[in-house]
Amino acid sequence: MVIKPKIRGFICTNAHPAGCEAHVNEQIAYVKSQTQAADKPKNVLVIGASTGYGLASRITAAFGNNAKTLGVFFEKEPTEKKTASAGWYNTAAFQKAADEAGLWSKNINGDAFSHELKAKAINIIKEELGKVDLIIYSLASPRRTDPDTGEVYSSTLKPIGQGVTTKNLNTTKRIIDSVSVEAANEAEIQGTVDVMGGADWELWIKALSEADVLAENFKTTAYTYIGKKLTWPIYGHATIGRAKEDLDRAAKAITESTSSVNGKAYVTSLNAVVTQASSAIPIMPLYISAMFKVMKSDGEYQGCIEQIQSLFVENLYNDSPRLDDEGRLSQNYKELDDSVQDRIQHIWDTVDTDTIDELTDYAGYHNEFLKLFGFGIDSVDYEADINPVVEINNLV
Ligand SMILES: NC(=O)c1ccc[n+]([C@@H]2O[C@H](COP(=O)([O-])OP(=O)(O)OC[C@H]3O[C@@H](n4cnc5c(N)ncnc54)[C@H](O)[C@@H]3O)[C@@H](O)[C@H]2O)c1
Repeated sequence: MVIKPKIRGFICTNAHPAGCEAHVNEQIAYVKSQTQAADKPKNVLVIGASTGYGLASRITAAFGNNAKTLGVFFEKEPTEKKTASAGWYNTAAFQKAADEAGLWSKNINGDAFSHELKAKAINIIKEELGKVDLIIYSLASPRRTDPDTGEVYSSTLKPIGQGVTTKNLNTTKRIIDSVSVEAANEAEIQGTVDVMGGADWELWIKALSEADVLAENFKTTAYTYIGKKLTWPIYGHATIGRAKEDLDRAAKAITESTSSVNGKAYVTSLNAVVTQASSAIPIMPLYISAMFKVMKSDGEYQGCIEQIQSLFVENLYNDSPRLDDEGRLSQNYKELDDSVQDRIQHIWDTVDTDTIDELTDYAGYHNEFLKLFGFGIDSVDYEADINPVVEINNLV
């Protein structure tokens, strides 16, 4: 089949296997070209390993540090008529490259929030790895089924307190308009905390601890976005921000509960990047397009793989990690610099539909968006007939 992007609103409903493979190989090549820390992870569990920051973490652990990686994700398989989701093809490509490099790697596709999937992962760790010394928690999901009660929690992207009307880059119409989002009610706030907060991260660590598969001095990190004034109304001070505060609580609780093996849990604050998760957040296309313009012109912008490569070297495996005021590992300090934020604010205040391309890097945003699904990559022939059915080796 010839595969062209099918974009519906902020999502692309198909993916290109060869494009996803090229995107993964690009990230592998980047990591291999970098200098790594002397201290390295050996056996790594990546929860949310197929796209975005989780995939970048898995690539960094495996191809930068020669670690064995067990990847957990929730992706759609291909059929003869329908492509798989991008994360499926990404994982197939990751595994192919790992096989070629002789790196141990296994994959589990299913609901990471369930007890069953945790038990499956633990069995593999026990049988084949012994213990894990790094656990990356990088899930982004709109829903979570409570594994004990069966209750389904939903997360929302809404402000807290009062509704917000804000400037917006409408990616469907390619215009600047405004978007209004009503304030969340208490149930919606709690639902978002239940999905995107620290509860499931704690359940994972508890299950791993009870199975005695946490190595002495293991580390674990979950990812957050700490923005400033521009993104506060719909992120930092909104439902998702409340959920992220719960990660800070969970990190402390995990560190305390695993003190017998000297475990250490961190929240890491990362750059705003184009991923399937962030493109669903109303203000992000405009914020990221303006931020790209500023940070790329300074030569300072880092995407997923650059952020995670630096996280390993500068923070996770460094004797003097860079911590923010709340004790989080800080990777997006350049984006948060006041002078950078002021320049983004200026673009935000002045841009209109006619000046989108002049004042922002929306073209760059859109290219990154297409790339998430394996489109818009120079080396790929998008006119070629390609089989959508690709298997993931070592899928257990
Ligand atoms: N994108 C950003 O700008 C940004 C910035 C800072 C922090 N973060 C944080 O990084 C983390 C990862 O976000 P991302 O943007 O890389 O997201 P993403 O959408 O690219 O990746 C989400 C991952 O979670 C997996 N997943 C979702 N539901 C699952 C389930 N039920 N079971 C198993 N796997 C499941 C997906 O398969 C995928 O591997 C999130 O905590 C997010 O808040 C993102």
